[in-house]
Amino acid sequence: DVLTREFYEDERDALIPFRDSMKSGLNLHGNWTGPPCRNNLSRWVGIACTNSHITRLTLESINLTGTLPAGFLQNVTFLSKLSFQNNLLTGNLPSLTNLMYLESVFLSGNGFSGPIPLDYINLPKLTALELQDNEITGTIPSFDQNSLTTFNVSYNQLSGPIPDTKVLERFSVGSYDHNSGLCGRPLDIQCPVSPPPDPSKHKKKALKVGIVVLIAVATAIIPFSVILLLFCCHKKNQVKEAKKEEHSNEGIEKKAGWSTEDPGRTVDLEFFDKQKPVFDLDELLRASAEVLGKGSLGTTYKATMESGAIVAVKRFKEMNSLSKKEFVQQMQLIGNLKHPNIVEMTSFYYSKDEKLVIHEFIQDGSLFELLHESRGIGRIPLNWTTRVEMMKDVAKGLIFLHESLSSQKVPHGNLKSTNILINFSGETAHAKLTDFGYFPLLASQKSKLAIGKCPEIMDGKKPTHKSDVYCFGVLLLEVITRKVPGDNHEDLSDWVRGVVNTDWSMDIFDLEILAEKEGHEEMLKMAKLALECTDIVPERRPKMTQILIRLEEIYDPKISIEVG
Ligand SMILES: Nc1ncnc2c1ncn2[C@@H]1O[C@H](COP(=O)(O)OP(=O)(O)OP(=O)(O)O)[C@@H](O)[C@H]1O
Repeated sequence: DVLTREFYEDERDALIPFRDSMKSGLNLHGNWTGPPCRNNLSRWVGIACTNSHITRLTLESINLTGTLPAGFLQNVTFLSKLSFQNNLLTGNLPSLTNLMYLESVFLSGNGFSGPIPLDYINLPKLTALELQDNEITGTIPSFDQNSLTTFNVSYNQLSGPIPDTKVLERFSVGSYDHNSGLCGRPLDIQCPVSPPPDPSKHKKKALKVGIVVLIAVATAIIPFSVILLLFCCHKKNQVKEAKKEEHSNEGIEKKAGWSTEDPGRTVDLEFFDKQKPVFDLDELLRASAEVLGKGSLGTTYKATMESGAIVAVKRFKEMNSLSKKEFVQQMQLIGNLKHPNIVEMTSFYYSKDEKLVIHEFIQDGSLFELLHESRGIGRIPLNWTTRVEMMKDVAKGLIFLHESLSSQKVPHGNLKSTNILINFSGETAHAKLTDFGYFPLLASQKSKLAIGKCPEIMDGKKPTHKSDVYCFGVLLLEVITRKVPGDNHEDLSDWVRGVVNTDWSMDIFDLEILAEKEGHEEMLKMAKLALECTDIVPERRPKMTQILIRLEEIYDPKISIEVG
């Protein structure tokens, strides 16, 4: 009817300037076509609908780059969740006026600058606001929505007193620390006794405080390490530069500059294979670094050393309260796991402010990149055989983690396509798992970082073998449909179930594999297996060993060759 049509058109039209002005790892332009919502299902990636209205917009960790078009959300009236976390967005934070149903706003891990818009304090239903790890300046507005239970503005450049509203008092130091000039409770920084009335004087005072802090910091550390000083002053800039460099694809080389606060170099990298350390900490510090991507746990860099050796360095964020013992124990457990389908951890580094993990560098990128990026000319098509073989490798890696004694039966806990890395030798692709076993580190310091997205984990439970199986099912779906799972993995499996229940057809499969003459029967079997893995009841999901047998039954290259 006319009314519904108008609503949907308003919402769609509001998002078109956004679609057309942003760059990302996803092909938004190709995907966001037609109506965004139909029968409560969304055909647009990153969008969820209720009653034919857009209610969630979630585009996380997809290298979304650009400045948000002004007022682009104004007509998305029924929005309840907005998440652009862990992207490369710059410019001002979006205006959120009129969004009366908005509950969660996750914009952390970008390069947003400018102040927090005042309209945020008028969002009547706001329960979660996460703005940490940006370049936001100005003061914190006086939030007083009682509904607010999650709030984080740490790692920005905010200044001035933290307003002492009942609501903002609820949050601890972690919500506010690592800002250039914030003061007041709960931070351990007292505000000047009477705030100066004249804004220009205020500026001078802030400057003075800044200079004092700078001198104090500089005097304390100059004798120790020039690298640390550079790191303190330029950390943000480096990340920003690296982000820019990554996306302009020019001049990506720069010094790594990880901080090591060990003046006498008494601590060095811990190597697993002590027989053949190929570089030392000094060499790693001198390496040039290129950002490979930002994840929920930190940023990963490709580091090229003067010797020409290349490694992948993962630099953890928000782990400052983690003790050396906990970190070292877990790294030793993970790092000693060796298997052809596991990315090898070569060494790690711990200091109070810096935690690094160094892995072998896997040159052909992640499964995510192979499936969803470098589309068009230059995209390597992934044929059916390659896809099944890669999933068998993933299953073998998981079986090793779940079953072998040496692994002490570690659940992966963070299984997704960016954590599956691929090496091609000729036509054959080998898949390896990475980024597993970090959950205990997060749990021990009650980190709010969420990894793993199966339903139990989203409910706050620990990852298990069964939650890995769920994620494996989502991966199977991703591989056969070449669609990106949404913010909530259920979205994709619900969607596939929807297709199965109504008009079971080949529609769901990626055209690239459908175009192959053989294998359609196998694709259907694979979809069925994926549905079993994503069963909502964990006990009903198959074990990884059974899954591998099923995959081998579904596709045996020798038999296929004979038949073909
Ligand atoms: N050893 C490696 N060799 C090559 N590329 C890697 C390596 N490790 C990670 N990457 C790539 O670096 C990028 C960022 O990885 P990172 O682990 O920081 O984030 P993520 O996997 O997106 O999220 P999460 O932190 O939740 O695991 C990913 O695209 C990943 O494929």
